[in-house]
Amino acid sequence: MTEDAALAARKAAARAAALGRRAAAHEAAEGSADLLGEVLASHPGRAIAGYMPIRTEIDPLPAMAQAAGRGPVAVPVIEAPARPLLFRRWAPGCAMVPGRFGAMVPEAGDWIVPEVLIVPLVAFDRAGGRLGYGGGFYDRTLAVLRAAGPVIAIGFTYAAQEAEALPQEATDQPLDLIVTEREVIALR
Ligand SMILES: Nc1nc2c(c(=O)[nH]1)N(C=O)[C@@H](CNc1ccc(C(=O)N[C@@H](CCC(=O)O)C(=O)O)cc1)CN2
Ligand SMILES: Nc1ncnc2c1ncn2[C@@H]1O[C@H](COP(=O)(O)OP(=O)(O)OP(=O)(O)O)[C@@H](O)[C@H]1O
Repeated sequence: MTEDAALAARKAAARAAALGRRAAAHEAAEGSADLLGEVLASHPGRAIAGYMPIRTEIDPLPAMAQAAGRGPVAVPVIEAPARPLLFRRWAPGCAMVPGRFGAMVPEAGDWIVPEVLIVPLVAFDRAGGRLGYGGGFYDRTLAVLRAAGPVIAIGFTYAAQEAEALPQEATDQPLDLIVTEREVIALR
């Protein structure tokens, strides 16, 4: 097996294990966006990217709704595979349509360049390492945004999704902050 294939296999194994723990936490309704709401309130007026939860992801919508009362909030839109995400303005109750890969996207609205991103994930570690669904969308998006200016990437996750030390590659973009239903973990 090549080194790349070995790394991909280790990522796949870490993903599968974390998805099992995430499903259990979701099933037990362990989620709360209270701490996320507090963190977002400390960045008033900044353009925020949230996400529309899919499958067993922890639900950030209560914190996004609060933030939408203070400033712009947007959600990701996939333009094409292997391309950075775009972000379209979102507000509670706005018209949504199904996007690629299952998440809902706003039917209309302005395109926003976010400064604070709530990043969905499958697994995280305490060094800021992150695994998503494997599309590389957030890695590409954070690379572009960070090259243009300061951004804060907040991983929002059930505490149960923590992993020991995730396999990472050069293109993996680290998280600045991790927020769970239990704690805020500052990284950089
Ligand atoms: N709520 C939410 N919205 C999001 C993301 C996310 O992770 N969560 N994304 C974050 O990027 C983008 C969607 N990306 C996704 C990429 C792949 C799969 C997916 O189902 N992948 C398959 C495997 C695909 C393959 O390898 O052929 C799978 O997991 O079974 C889902 C979402 C944009 N919006
Ligand atoms: N900036 C980039 N430029 C080119 N390829 C990239 C970049 N970022 C990630 N990739 C590639 O995308 C693929 C998927 O990356 P990875 O497995 O890290 O996705 P992920 O972080 O789990 O997914 P997502 O960010 O969509 O939630 C990998 O082959 C990776 O090398």
